[in-house]
Amino acid sequence: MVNVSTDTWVKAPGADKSSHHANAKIASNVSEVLAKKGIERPVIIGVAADSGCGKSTFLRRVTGIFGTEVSKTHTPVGNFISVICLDDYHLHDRMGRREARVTALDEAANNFELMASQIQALREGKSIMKPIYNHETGEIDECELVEPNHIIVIEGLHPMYDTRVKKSLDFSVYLDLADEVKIAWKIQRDMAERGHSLENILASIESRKPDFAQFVDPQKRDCDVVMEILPTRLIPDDDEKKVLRVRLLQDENSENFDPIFLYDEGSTIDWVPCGRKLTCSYPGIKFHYGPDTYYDKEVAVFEVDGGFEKLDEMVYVETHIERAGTKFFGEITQSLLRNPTAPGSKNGTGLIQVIMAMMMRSVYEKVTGKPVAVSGN
Ligand SMILES: Nc1ncnc2c1ncn2[C@@H]1O[C@H](COP(=O)(O)OP(=O)(O)OP(=O)(O)O)[C@@H](O)[C@H]1O
Ligand SMILES: O=C(CO)[C@H](O)[C@H](O)COP(=O)(O)O
Repeated sequence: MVNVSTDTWVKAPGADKSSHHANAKIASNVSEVLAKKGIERPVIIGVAADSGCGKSTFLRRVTGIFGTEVSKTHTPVGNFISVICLDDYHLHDRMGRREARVTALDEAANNFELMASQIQALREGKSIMKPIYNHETGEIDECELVEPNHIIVIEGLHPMYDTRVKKSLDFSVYLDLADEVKIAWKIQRDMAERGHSLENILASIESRKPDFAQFVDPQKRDCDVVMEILPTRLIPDDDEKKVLRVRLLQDENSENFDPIFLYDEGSTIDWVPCGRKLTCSYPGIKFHYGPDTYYDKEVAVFEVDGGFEKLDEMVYVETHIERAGTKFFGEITQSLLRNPTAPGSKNGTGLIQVIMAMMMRSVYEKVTGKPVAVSGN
């Protein structure tokens, strides 16, 4: 990335925590980018999940919906949205973690002070020089320049773990996969694309479980929305884990967004639209909407079990989804039709991902008071 900024720099708080992070900096002035791009203040969104749970896939859909050409740099930057991976704040390189006998999920393996100071700086409109964790080499590379943007997503294992970082967030999302689905997706990716053996994949999932339970999973209790991805209930004893039941749990008392609903807000609705208006083949598709509690919180649940046969017919379902923040009739369907082969496009994962992207847009509009122009690629 070319440094075109005229920022002056100070060492970032937390940079002394690791020799790898010694060059991490924060600009002492507000970036010129703000005025150039007309940014009111960056809106910060956290997306948390374990490794291999579909964060990158989801965020590719989100950046597409914001219609922005995204750079192929380590930190993807579009004209409207940038996506920071919090793995960049790992304290140790891969070898160092092995020596210290910690997993990347452990609090002790991450530089939360640096993360908090840099995310807060971006929120204030300042540029940062941020470390890079290189997943190919397992090493920590030279810092890169990250400038403020309209929306900055921070994704990874811990966006809501540290209270200082959490306070910087305007909207928080947790992707919660049932173990069976997590294993199926991991196997598909790590065997097919990364050449790992089945044994190694299962051993890695098993060895991460205690730290996952202690440091990552609890974040879901206090998020604006949680997307649960579970095995279907439409097929008894389904082994393949290809048909999914996807639940969107929406905090009823969240400050920056209003939950979507099906037909009638506050009612409990089970809906099987298969028939004249929606083509279905086995096992079909079933929707549910209604109130529930989630860790003592009131939530509105929107659930999709099964898949769509013909994506363009989704528009019929869309007409019954209320308060999704769409800009025109059929926007959700059109967005899915733009990427028909992306993972999840024909089931609840894709549909709910698009809904969450629209929520992000609504949060941005609410926080800044500025409408986002309709676009998308
Ligand atoms: N909705 C979906 N339906 C089916 N498969 C999916 C879906 N989303 C993601 N996957 C698959 O799961 C695997 C992991 O997805 P992805 O790389 O997006 O996860 P990640 O959380 O970004 O992982 P990491 O943190 O390890 O980089 C990929 O093989 C992807 O194709
Ligand atoms: O949980 C993870 C989040 O992506 C990774 O395992 C962690 O970042 C370490 O990466 P690597 O295995 O490439 O050293």
